[in-house]
Amino acid sequence: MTKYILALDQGTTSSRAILFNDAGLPVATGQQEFRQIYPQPGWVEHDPEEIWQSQWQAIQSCIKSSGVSVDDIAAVGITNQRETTVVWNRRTGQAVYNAIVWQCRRTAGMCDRLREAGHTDTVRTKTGLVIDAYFSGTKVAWILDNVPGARDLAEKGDLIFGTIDSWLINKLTHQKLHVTDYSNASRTMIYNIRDLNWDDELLKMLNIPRSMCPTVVDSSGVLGEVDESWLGRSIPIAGIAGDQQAALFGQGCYTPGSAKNTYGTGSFLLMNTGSEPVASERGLVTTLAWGIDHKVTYALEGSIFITGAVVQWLRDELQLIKTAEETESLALSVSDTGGVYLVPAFVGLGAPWWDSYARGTIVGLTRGSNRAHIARAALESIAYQSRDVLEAMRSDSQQAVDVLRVDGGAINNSFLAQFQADILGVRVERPKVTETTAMGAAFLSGLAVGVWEGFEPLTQVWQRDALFYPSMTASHRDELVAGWNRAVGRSKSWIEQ
Ligand SMILES: Nc1ncnc2c1ncn2[C@@H]1O[C@H](COP(=O)(O)OP(=O)(O)O)[C@@H](O)[C@H]1O
Ligand SMILES: O=P(O)(O)OC[C@H](O)CO
Repeated sequence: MTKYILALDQGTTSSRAILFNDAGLPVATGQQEFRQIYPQPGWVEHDPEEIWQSQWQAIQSCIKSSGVSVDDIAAVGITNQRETTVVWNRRTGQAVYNAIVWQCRRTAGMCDRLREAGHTDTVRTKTGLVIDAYFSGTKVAWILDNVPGARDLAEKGDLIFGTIDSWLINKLTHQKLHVTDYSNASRTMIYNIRDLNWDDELLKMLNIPRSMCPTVVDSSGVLGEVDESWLGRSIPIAGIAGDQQAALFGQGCYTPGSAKNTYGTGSFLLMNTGSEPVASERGLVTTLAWGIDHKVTYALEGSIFITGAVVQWLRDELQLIKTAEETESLALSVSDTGGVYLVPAFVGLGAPWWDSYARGTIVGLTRGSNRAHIARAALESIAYQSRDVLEAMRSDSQQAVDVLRVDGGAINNSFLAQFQADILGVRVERPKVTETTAMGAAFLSGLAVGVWEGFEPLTQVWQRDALFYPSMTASHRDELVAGWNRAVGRSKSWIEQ
């Protein structure tokens, strides 16, 4: 009898539920979007109750459309947008403020002050991260500092914080559990990725009571149960991972040196570095990929804030295109960008530059520049930014990287995939099942309940859709990259501090 795994993929713009069979293939999906809340320029919030409601809707529609009986669901796996932070009351389960989203820049000033106070090296050594508003720690501190009464409640032990995995599990277990996994904990800036513990010095630095922190559990392992009131029977929750680490797992990157890049709103390039953390000298972060049987695997990560979103910008703000797909034929309608470069630093630049004050720019325009050149420059910017990260990764890890596994909505664009291979000088490999994030959560969970025994059967599940070979000459690549570097230089430090 086929056993199924229900993967919950709680993303930045929508909540999804995907049912996988025991061959590791998706059989049904439910999806629900929810509101993006922008209270001020640069601020991004989600309503935590809406996140939960959209996830619950997605679960119900997925199960209904599958025709599968709840009795045949062996386990639930959870994967989530990372860093996004909720603070809620331990007793009532009520959030005290909206979720502060990973993209939100409201704590950039707080981060400047932490850097000025000399905390950079401590944070890097202990957490593997750079001090940035992206990570959860300063978001928790902001809520405690700004929501009336929050600090008192937190100090009494009544308030707890969590990333979205914690929040969903708290809901699914009717507040019985306050947990997260290693991969999510490593994105908070208060978790020590060497000692594998919440770090008192960092908690003090941000003035966050330790009692607010969730218990950290394995990414693969039964940690609790979905309460029977939700689906009519209790189901083990057996896997958790942040979405990018889950995608690394779903892409079969189980060995050191294997890497994947996901092209969604932003892009996240992760490389498995094995059982020891590799420190970055080049603006990447060191992070926990997953923990299984209390043994952790580390990764190097380059987080790029805007990639696929530049295509949305062409569509929604410039109205140069009607659909994202159109960019492919538009880009191919010209032989090059005619010297145009677009740097989509709309919310500053993430890895490897970490410049909150950079802003977007288009350079090299001439009287002959047209929408095809701009569309092509936008797609190329996605590939250049990924190159900046992969170059840093090669240097930090001393790994050659001759193939990059790719996923996410934007890499369905074959012009982009080919240009990516060309500009990296490596093969780019796109899988048949591109739901790698949900797949990773399903695998982690299925491993824990014995649907799969070890990694070997999982490597059989991964199948290639297309392989893109680099075909550009090194001299042409160098010439293009030199132009890109000059364009990035123009966008850096644009906002005056
Ligand atoms: N064919 C395409 N060409 C270029 N960009 C695309 C294409 N299809 C989708 N995108 C971009 O990819 C992103 C959607 O990818 P997805 O993986 O669903 O993102 P997320 O999970 O971050 O919401 C959008 O930003 C969209 O503009
Ligand atoms: O929800 P996504 O797919 O845009 O992923 C967001 C990342 O986890 C942020 O670090």
